[in-house]
Amino acid sequence: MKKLIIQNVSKQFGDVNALHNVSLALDEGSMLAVLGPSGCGKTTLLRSIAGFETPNAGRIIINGQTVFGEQTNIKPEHRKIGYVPQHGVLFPHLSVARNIAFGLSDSAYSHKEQKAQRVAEMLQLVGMAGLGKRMPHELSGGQQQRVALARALAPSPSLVLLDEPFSALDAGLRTALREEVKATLNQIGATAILVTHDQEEALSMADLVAVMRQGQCVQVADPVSLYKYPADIHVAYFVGEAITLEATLDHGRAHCCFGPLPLAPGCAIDSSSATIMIRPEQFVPSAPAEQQLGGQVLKTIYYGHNALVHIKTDAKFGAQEIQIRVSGAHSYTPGEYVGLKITGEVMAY
Ligand SMILES: Nc1ncnc2c1ncn2[C@@H]1O[C@H](COP(=O)(O)OP(=O)(O)OP(=O)(O)O)[C@@H](O)[C@H]1O
Repeated sequence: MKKLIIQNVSKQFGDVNALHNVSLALDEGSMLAVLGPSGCGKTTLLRSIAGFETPNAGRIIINGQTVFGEQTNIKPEHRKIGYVPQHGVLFPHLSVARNIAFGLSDSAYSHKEQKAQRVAEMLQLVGMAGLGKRMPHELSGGQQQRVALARALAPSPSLVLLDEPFSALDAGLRTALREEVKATLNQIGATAILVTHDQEEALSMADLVAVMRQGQCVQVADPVSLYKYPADIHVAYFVGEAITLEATLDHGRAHCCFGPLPLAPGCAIDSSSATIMIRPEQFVPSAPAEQQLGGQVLKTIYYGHNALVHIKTDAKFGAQEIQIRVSGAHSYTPGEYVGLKITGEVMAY
Protein backbone atom coordinates (compact mmCIF):
# COMPACT_ATOMS: atom_id res chain seq x y z
CA MET A 1 0.00 0.00 0.00
CA LYS A 2 1.13 3.53 -0.72
CA LYS A 3 1.65 5.36 2.55
CA LEU A 4 1.99 8.73 0.88
CA ILE A 5 0.79 10.03 -2.47
CA ILE A 6 1.62 13.54 -3.65
CA GLN A 7 -0.22 14.65 -6.78
CA ASN A 8 0.75 17.75 -8.76
CA VAL A 9 1.56 19.86 -5.73
CA SER A 10 2.55 23.47 -6.44
CA LYS A 11 3.45 26.26 -4.05
CA GLN A 12 4.26 29.87 -4.89
CA PHE A 13 5.78 32.50 -2.61
CA GLY A 14 5.10 35.74 -4.51
CA ASP A 15 6.68 35.13 -7.90
CA VAL A 16 8.89 32.25 -6.67
CA ASN A 17 7.68 28.79 -7.75
CA ALA A 18 8.96 26.90 -4.71
CA LEU A 19 7.14 23.74 -5.87
CA HIS A 20 5.88 23.12 -9.38
CA ASN A 21 3.64 20.14 -10.14
CA VAL A 22 5.46 17.74 -7.81
CA SER A 23 4.14 14.15 -7.82
CA LEU A 24 5.55 11.31 -5.69
CA ALA A 25 4.39 8.06 -4.11
CA LEU A 26 5.94 6.20 -1.20
CA ASP A 27 5.43 2.58 -0.11
CA GLU A 28 4.72 1.71 3.49
CA GLY A 29 7.92 1.02 5.46
CA SER A 30 10.25 2.63 2.93
CA MET A 31 12.48 5.68 3.03
CA LEU A 32 12.46 8.40 0.41
CA ALA A 33 15.31 10.90 0.23
CA VAL A 34 14.51 14.28 -1.28
CA LEU A 35 17.80 15.49 -2.71
CA GLY A 36 18.60 18.83 -4.26
CA PRO A 37 20.64 22.02 -4.00
CA SER A 38 19.81 24.87 -1.64
CA GLY A 39 16.57 26.64 -2.57
CA CYS A 40 15.17 23.86 -4.81
CA GLY A 41 12.06 23.42 -2.64
CA LYS A 42 12.93 20.46 -0.38
CA THR A 43 11.82 22.07 2.88
CA THR A 44 8.70 23.53 1.27
CA LEU A 45 7.74 20.03 0.14
CA LEU A 46 8.29 18.61 3.62
CA ARG A 47 6.40 21.46 5.28
CA SER A 48 3.52 21.01 2.81
CA ILE A 49 3.27 17.31 3.70
CA ALA A 50 3.35 18.18 7.41
CA GLY A 51 0.69 20.87 6.95
CA PHE A 52 2.89 23.78 8.04
CA GLU A 53 2.65 25.21 4.52
CA THR A 54 -0.52 25.36 2.38
CA PRO A 55 0.13 24.52 -1.30
CA ASN A 56 -1.60 26.52 -4.04
CA ALA A 57 -2.61 23.38 -5.90
CA GLY A 58 -2.46 19.60 -5.82
CA ARG A 59 -3.42 16.82 -3.48
CA ILE A 60 -1.63 15.03 -0.61
CA ILE A 61 -2.87 11.64 0.60
CA ILE A 62 -1.47 10.00 3.75
CA ASN A 63 -2.57 6.47 4.66
CA GLY A 64 -5.38 6.63 2.10
CA GLN A 65 -6.78 9.86 3.58
CA THR A 66 -6.66 13.16 1.70
CA VAL A 67 -4.94 15.60 4.06
CA PHE A 68 -4.73 18.38 1.47
CA GLY A 69 -6.72 19.06 -1.72
CA GLU A 70 -10.34 18.63 -2.80
CA GLN A 71 -11.44 21.33 -0.33
CA THR A 72 -9.60 19.58 2.49
CA ASN A 73 -6.75 20.94 4.59
CA ILE A 74 -6.21 18.87 7.70
CA LYS A 75 -4.35 20.63 10.52
CA PRO A 76 -0.73 19.56 11.14
CA GLU A 77 -1.53 18.08 14.57
CA HIS A 78 -4.09 15.74 13.00
CA ARG A 79 -1.86 14.40 10.21
CA LYS A 80 -0.03 11.87 12.45
CA ILE A 81 3.38 13.05 11.35
CA GLY A 82 6.65 12.93 13.25
CA TYR A 83 8.92 15.84 12.33
CA VAL A 84 12.65 16.02 13.03
CA PRO A 85 13.83 19.51 12.10
CA GLN A 86 17.35 20.64 11.31
CA HIS A 87 18.25 22.80 14.33
CA GLY A 88 17.08 23.75 17.78
CA VAL A 89 15.05 20.63 18.10
CA LEU A 90 14.78 20.13 21.86
CA PHE A 91 13.09 22.33 24.44
CA PRO A 92 16.11 23.47 26.48
CA HIS A 93 14.20 23.82 29.75
CA LEU A 94 12.74 20.28 29.65
CA SER A 95 14.55 17.05 30.55
CA VAL A 96 15.13 14.43 27.86
CA ALA A 97 12.19 12.39 29.19
CA ARG A 98 9.84 15.39 29.18
CA ASN A 99 10.99 16.34 25.69
CA ILE A 100 10.09 12.84 24.46
CA ALA A 101 6.78 12.82 26.35
CA PHE A 102 5.83 16.22 24.89
CA GLY A 103 3.98 14.81 21.86
CA LEU A 104 2.17 12.04 23.77
CA SER A 105 -1.46 13.03 24.06
CA ASP A 106 -3.33 12.64 27.34
CA SER A 107 -6.09 10.77 25.54
CA ALA A 108 -3.76 8.06 24.18
CA TYR A 109 -1.58 7.93 27.31
CA SER A 110 -3.95 8.78 30.16
CA HIS A 111 -1.81 7.39 32.98
CA LYS A 112 1.51 8.83 34.04
CA GLU A 113 2.96 5.30 34.11
CA GLN A 114 1.91 4.69 30.48
CA LYS A 115 3.75 7.84 29.39
CA ALA A 116 6.83 6.90 31.41
CA GLN A 117 6.76 3.41 29.88
CA ARG A 118 6.56 4.83 26.33
CA VAL A 119 9.40 7.28 27.03
CA ALA A 120 11.55 4.42 28.38
CA GLU A 121 10.79 2.36 25.23
CA MET A 122 11.81 5.25 23.00
CA LEU A 123 15.03 5.87 24.96
CA GLN A 124 15.84 2.18 24.59
CA LEU A 125 15.07 2.32 20.85
CA VAL A 126 17.53 5.15 20.23
CA GLY A 127 20.23 3.66 22.46
CA MET A 128 19.86 6.15 25.32
CA ALA A 129 18.26 4.04 28.05
CA GLY A 130 18.64 5.61 31.50
CA LEU A 131 19.41 9.13 30.25
CA GLY A 132 15.87 10.52 30.63
CA LYS A 133 16.77 12.85 33.50
CA ARG A 134 19.51 14.65 31.58
CA MET A 135 18.90 18.16 30.30
CA PRO A 136 19.50 18.85 26.56
CA HIS A 137 22.66 20.90 27.25
CA GLU A 138 24.15 17.84 28.96
CA LEU A 139 24.00 15.85 25.70
CA SER A 140 26.32 15.68 22.69
CA GLY A 141 25.02 16.84 19.30
CA GLY A 142 24.46 13.24 18.21
CA GLN A 143 22.58 12.39 21.41
CA GLN A 144 20.37 15.46 20.96
CA GLN A 145 19.42 14.31 17.45
CA ARG A 146 18.62 10.83 18.79
CA VAL A 147 16.32 12.38 21.40
CA ALA A 148 14.69 14.44 18.64
CA LEU A 149 14.07 11.24 16.71
CA ALA A 150 12.69 9.53 19.83
CA ARG A 151 10.34 12.47 20.38
CA ALA A 152 9.12 12.29 16.76
CA LEU A 153 8.59 8.51 16.92
CA ALA A 154 6.95 8.38 20.39
CA PRO A 155 3.33 8.99 19.24
CA SER A 156 3.69 6.22 16.53
CA PRO A 157 3.32 8.58 13.57
CA SER A 158 2.13 7.41 10.14
CA LEU A 159 5.01 9.19 8.50
CA VAL A 160 8.36 10.48 9.79
CA LEU A 161 9.81 13.60 8.17
CA LEU A 162 13.50 14.31 8.68
CA ASP A 163 14.71 17.74 7.54
CA GLU A 164 18.52 17.56 7.16
CA PRO A 165 18.78 16.01 10.63
CA PHE A 166 22.54 15.36 10.45
CA SER A 167 23.75 18.60 8.88
CA ALA A 168 25.01 20.13 12.14
CA LEU A 169 27.11 17.08 13.05
CA ASP A 170 30.73 16.36 12.22
CA ALA A 171 31.53 13.88 9.42
CA GLY A 172 32.27 10.78 11.55
CA LEU A 173 29.24 11.19 13.78
CA ARG A 174 27.04 11.92 10.79
CA THR A 175 27.92 8.60 9.13
CA ALA A 176 27.42 6.63 12.36
CA LEU A 177 24.12 8.32 13.16
CA ARG A 178 22.79 7.80 9.63
CA GLU A 179 23.21 4.05 10.06
CA GLU A 180 21.66 4.12 13.53
CA VAL A 181 18.67 6.14 12.40
CA LYS A 182 18.08 3.91 9.39
CA ALA A 183 18.27 0.80 11.61
CA THR A 184 15.87 2.36 14.15
CA LEU A 185 13.35 3.29 11.46
CA ASN A 186 13.62 -0.20 9.89
CA GLN A 187 13.14 -1.83 13.27
CA ILE A 188 9.72 -0.24 13.73
CA GLY A 189 8.79 -0.38 10.02
CA ALA A 190 8.48 3.41 9.82
CA THR A 191 7.81 5.18 6.53
CA ALA A 192 10.11 8.18 6.30
CA ILE A 193 11.16 11.09 4.13
CA LEU A 194 14.66 12.47 4.52
CA VAL A 195 15.51 15.88 3.10
CA THR A 196 19.17 16.35 2.28
CA HIS A 197 21.53 18.13 -0.09
CA ASP A 198 24.16 15.43 0.51
CA GLN A 199 24.15 12.84 -2.29
CA GLU A 200 26.09 10.30 -0.24
CA GLU A 201 23.49 10.53 2.54
CA ALA A 202 20.62 10.10 0.06
CA LEU A 203 22.20 7.17 -1.79
CA SER A 204 23.29 5.34 1.37
CA MET A 205 20.09 5.72 3.40
CA ALA A 206 17.11 5.74 1.07
CA ASP A 207 15.14 3.11 -0.84
CA LEU A 208 14.05 5.77 -3.30
CA VAL A 209 15.63 9.14 -4.12
CA ALA A 210 13.71 12.10 -5.57
CA VAL A 211 16.02 14.69 -7.14
CA MET A 212 14.62 18.22 -7.12
CA ARG A 213 15.65 21.23 -9.16
CA GLN A 214 14.01 24.66 -9.14
CA GLY A 215 10.82 23.39 -7.53
CA GLN A 216 10.47 20.41 -9.81
CA CYS A 217 11.04 16.73 -9.25
CA VAL A 218 13.40 15.81 -12.09
CA GLN A 219 13.97 12.11 -11.31
CA VAL A 220 12.70 9.52 -8.85
CA ALA A 221 14.65 6.27 -8.73
CA ASP A 222 16.30 3.74 -6.45
CA PRO A 223 19.89 4.73 -5.53
CA VAL A 224 21.62 2.32 -7.95
CA SER A 225 19.49 3.32 -10.95
CA LEU A 226 19.85 7.00 -10.10
CA TYR A 227 23.64 6.78 -10.02
CA LYS A 228 23.95 4.57 -13.10
CA TYR A 229 21.19 6.08 -15.21
CA PRO A 230 20.77 9.76 -14.28
CA ALA A 231 17.98 11.47 -16.22
CA ASP A 232 20.20 14.30 -17.45
CA ILE A 233 23.74 15.65 -17.18
CA HIS A 234 22.83 17.92 -14.23
CA VAL A 235 21.52 14.97 -12.21
CA ALA A 236 24.64 12.99 -13.21
CA TYR A 237 26.92 15.67 -11.75
CA PHE A 238 24.70 16.17 -8.71
CA VAL A 239 24.84 12.55 -7.58
CA GLY A 240 28.55 11.94 -8.20
CA GLU A 241 31.61 12.74 -10.28
CA ALA A 242 31.11 12.43 -14.01
CA ILE A 243 33.17 12.68 -17.18
CA THR A 244 31.35 13.99 -20.23
CA LEU A 245 32.46 13.67 -23.85
CA GLU A 246 31.08 14.48 -27.28
CA ALA A 247 30.05 11.40 -29.25
CA THR A 248 27.98 10.06 -32.11
CA LEU A 249 25.58 7.19 -31.50
CA ASP A 250 25.30 4.38 -33.98
CA HIS A 251 23.40 1.11 -33.57
CA GLY A 252 23.48 1.25 -29.78
CA ARG A 253 27.16 2.17 -29.46
CA ALA A 254 28.71 5.53 -28.60
CA HIS A 255 31.67 6.56 -30.76
CA CYS A 256 33.95 9.01 -28.98
CA CYS A 257 37.65 9.85 -28.78
CA PHE A 258 38.12 6.78 -26.55
CA GLY A 259 36.70 4.44 -29.24
CA PRO A 260 33.34 2.64 -29.40
CA LEU A 261 31.54 2.14 -26.06
CA PRO A 262 28.32 0.26 -25.23
CA LEU A 263 25.30 2.39 -24.40
CA ALA A 264 23.15 1.96 -21.29
CA PRO A 265 19.59 0.74 -21.84
CA GLY A 266 17.06 3.45 -22.59
CA CYS A 267 19.50 5.79 -24.39
CA ALA A 268 18.88 6.95 -27.96
CA ILE A 269 20.40 4.40 -30.37
CA ASP A 270 21.38 6.71 -33.23
CA SER A 271 22.42 10.34 -33.10
CA SER A 272 24.94 12.48 -34.94
CA SER A 273 25.54 14.64 -31.87
CA ALA A 274 25.30 13.42 -28.28
CA THR A 275 27.01 13.87 -24.93
CA ILE A 276 28.04 10.73 -23.10
CA MET A 277 28.65 10.35 -19.37
CA ILE A 278 31.17 7.98 -17.77
CA ARG A 279 31.75 7.57 -14.01
CA PRO A 280 35.40 7.81 -12.79
CA GLU A 281 35.31 4.27 -11.37
CA GLN A 282 34.45 2.87 -14.82
CA PHE A 283 38.08 3.50 -15.79
CA VAL A 284 40.34 0.64 -14.75
CA PRO A 285 44.11 1.26 -14.81
CA SER A 286 46.10 -1.35 -16.70
CA ALA A 287 49.58 -1.76 -18.08
CA PRO A 288 50.14 0.62 -21.04
CA ALA A 289 49.72 -1.10 -24.41
CA GLU A 290 49.92 -0.08 -28.08
CA GLN A 291 46.64 1.27 -29.49
CA GLN A 292 45.02 1.13 -26.07
CA LEU A 293 43.55 4.10 -24.22
CA GLY A 294 46.03 5.66 -21.81
CA GLY A 295 47.35 8.94 -20.49
CA GLN A 296 49.67 10.80 -18.20
CA VAL A 297 48.94 11.33 -14.51
CA LEU A 298 48.52 15.03 -13.66
CA LYS A 299 47.75 14.76 -9.93
CA THR A 300 46.12 12.54 -7.34
CA ILE A 301 43.54 13.59 -4.75
CA TYR A 302 43.75 11.12 -1.91
CA TYR A 303 40.67 10.31 0.21
CA GLY A 304 42.04 7.41 2.27
CA HIS A 305 39.76 4.57 1.15
CA ASN A 306 40.04 5.69 -2.47
CA ALA A 307 41.66 8.37 -4.60
CA LEU A 308 40.78 10.41 -7.67
CA VAL A 309 43.61 10.45 -10.21
CA HIS A 310 43.56 13.26 -12.77
CA ILE A 311 44.85 12.06 -16.12
CA LYS A 312 45.39 13.72 -19.49
CA THR A 313 44.68 11.14 -22.16
CA ASP A 314 47.11 10.63 -25.01
CA ALA A 315 46.73 12.99 -28.01
CA LYS A 316 45.40 10.15 -30.16
CA PHE A 317 42.63 9.73 -27.55
CA GLY A 318 41.56 13.36 -27.62
CA ALA A 319 43.98 14.82 -24.98
CA GLN A 320 41.06 14.86 -22.54
CA GLU A 321 41.47 15.68 -18.84
CA ILE A 322 39.63 12.98 -16.95
CA GLN A 323 39.44 11.73 -13.37
CA ILE A 324 39.53 8.06 -12.52
CA ARG A 325 38.71 6.53 -9.14
CA VAL A 326 41.18 4.00 -7.80
CA SER A 327 41.68 2.18 -4.52
CA GLY A 328 43.51 4.29 -1.92
CA ALA A 329 46.11 1.51 -1.66
CA HIS A 330 47.63 2.46 -5.04
CA SER A 331 49.70 5.54 -5.59
CA TYR A 332 50.28 7.28 -8.91
CA THR A 333 53.03 9.78 -9.55
CA PRO A 334 52.53 12.90 -11.69
CA GLY A 335 54.01 12.29 -15.14
CA GLU A 336 53.53 8.51 -14.95
CA TYR A 337 51.81 6.93 -17.99
CA VAL A 338 48.91 4.57 -17.30
CA GLY A 339 46.87 2.40 -19.62
CA LEU A 340 43.09 2.53 -19.13
CA LYS A 341 40.19 0.20 -19.82
CA ILE A 342 36.55 1.33 -19.65
CA THR A 343 34.10 -1.05 -18.01
CA GLY A 344 30.29 -1.10 -18.20
CA GLU A 345 27.95 1.03 -20.25
CA VAL A 346 27.84 4.77 -20.78
CA MET A 347 24.83 7.08 -20.64
CA ALA A 348 24.09 9.33 -23.62
CA TYR A 349 22.02 12.52 -23.74
N1 LIG B 1 8.19 31.70 3.56
C1 LIG B 1 8.76 32.00 2.41
N2 LIG B 1 8.57 33.18 1.82
C2 LIG B 1 9.11 33.48 0.63
N3 LIG B 1 9.90 32.63 -0.08
C3 LIG B 1 10.14 31.43 0.46
C4 LIG B 1 9.59 31.05 1.73
N4 LIG B 1 10.01 29.78 2.00
C5 LIG B 1 10.77 29.39 0.97
N5 LIG B 1 10.85 30.38 0.04
C6 LIG B 1 11.57 30.31 -1.25
O1 LIG B 1 11.16 29.12 -1.90
C7 LIG B 1 12.26 28.47 -2.53
C8 LIG B 1 12.41 27.07 -1.97
O2 LIG B 1 12.81 27.15 -0.61
P1 LIG B 1 13.07 25.89 0.31
O3 LIG B 1 13.39 26.37 1.69
O4 LIG B 1 11.94 24.94 0.16
O5 LIG B 1 14.36 25.26 -0.38
P2 LIG B 1 15.36 24.12 0.16
O6 LIG B 1 15.63 23.25 -1.00
O7 LIG B 1 14.79 23.49 1.38
O8 LIG B 1 16.65 24.96 0.54
P3 LIG B 1 17.76 24.70 1.71
O9 LIG B 1 18.47 23.43 1.33
O10 LIG B 1 18.63 25.92 1.59
O11 LIG B 1 17.03 24.60 3.02
C9 LIG B 1 13.46 29.36 -2.29
O12 LIG B 1 13.61 30.22 -3.40
C10 LIG B 1 13.06 30.17 -1.06
O13 LIG B 1 13.72 31.41 -1.04
